[in-house]
Amino acid sequence: MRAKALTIAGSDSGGGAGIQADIKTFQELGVFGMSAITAITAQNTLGVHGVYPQSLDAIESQLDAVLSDIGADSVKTGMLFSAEIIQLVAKKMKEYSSQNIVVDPVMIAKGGSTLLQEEAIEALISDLLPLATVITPNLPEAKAILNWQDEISTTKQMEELAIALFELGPKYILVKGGHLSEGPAIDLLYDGTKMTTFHSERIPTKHTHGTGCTFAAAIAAELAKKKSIEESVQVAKDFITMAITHSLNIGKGIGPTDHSAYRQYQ
Ligand SMILES: Nc1ncnc2c1ncn2[C@@H]1O[C@H](COP(=O)(O)OP(=O)(O)OP(=O)(O)O)[C@@H](O)[C@H]1O
Ligand SMILES: Cc1ncc(COP(=O)(O)O)c(N)n1
Repeated sequence: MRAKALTIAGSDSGGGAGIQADIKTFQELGVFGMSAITAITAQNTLGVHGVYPQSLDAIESQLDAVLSDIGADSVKTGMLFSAEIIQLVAKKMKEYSSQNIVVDPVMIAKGGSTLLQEEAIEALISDLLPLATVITPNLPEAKAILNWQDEISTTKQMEELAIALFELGPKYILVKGGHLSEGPAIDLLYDGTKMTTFHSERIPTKHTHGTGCTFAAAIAAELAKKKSIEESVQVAKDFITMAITHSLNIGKGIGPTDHSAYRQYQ
């Protein structure tokens, strides 16, 4: 039977991040993709021009429709915007005993717009992180969750972040090093005892819109196919590296990655 994955995230009208990135990634990896839209954003390569959160009723109704009938082998969360939406999503994950939950704690878009209200971080920590199979923070998100102020510039410091995040309840922590200022693009997976490192060359491009969404969606796709967490992260790393290598210079600002590159060029 075809594996099925659900994304609970914001819509990016520009097509590079959010729900659109997730569905394209699911499709490329051979997984049936479904969505529950938490917010509509008016967005392009120049930035976020409007944010329109959906009502709790609209979000609940989408989740009930999908989960009561079709079901999902994995669930990926992205832009959740408010504490109320986080609480609703956590309640529904419990109600439907959802498995393989990938939480990408999206907070701020590359252009600086708020995708998660600051006061919602507490709800993320108390309600959603304990349900997560894996969380995929970038360095600013990891620091915001832990309320750490220090500059992170080494893999040793990334390990410290992973160990502290593990205490909040997720089964696995994946700290992404895309925001380190130089050196290879290193991500660290921590399972409570072992650190596994995933490396790639740092690709010199500004067109990285939606990299975090795409990476987390690829992990969710592979988990839906019953791959182990290590295998899933390795496929996701190869997928995002190919997508960034062939990223698209479209629009006037930060372009998206090419979700079809992994299939076309590997
Ligand atoms: N220039 C790059 N070259 C190669 N890999 C990169 C580059 N930038 C990011 N990555 C990789 O892309 C993945 C996503 O990481 P990143 O830190 O960019 O996520 P993010 O900041 O959450 O993304 P987003 O900006 O979409 O929210 C990670 O595997 C990271 O190592
Ligand atoms: C709806 C939505 N979700 C997530 C992101 C983060 O992606 P990025 O940091 O690359 O802008 C985004 N811009 N829009």
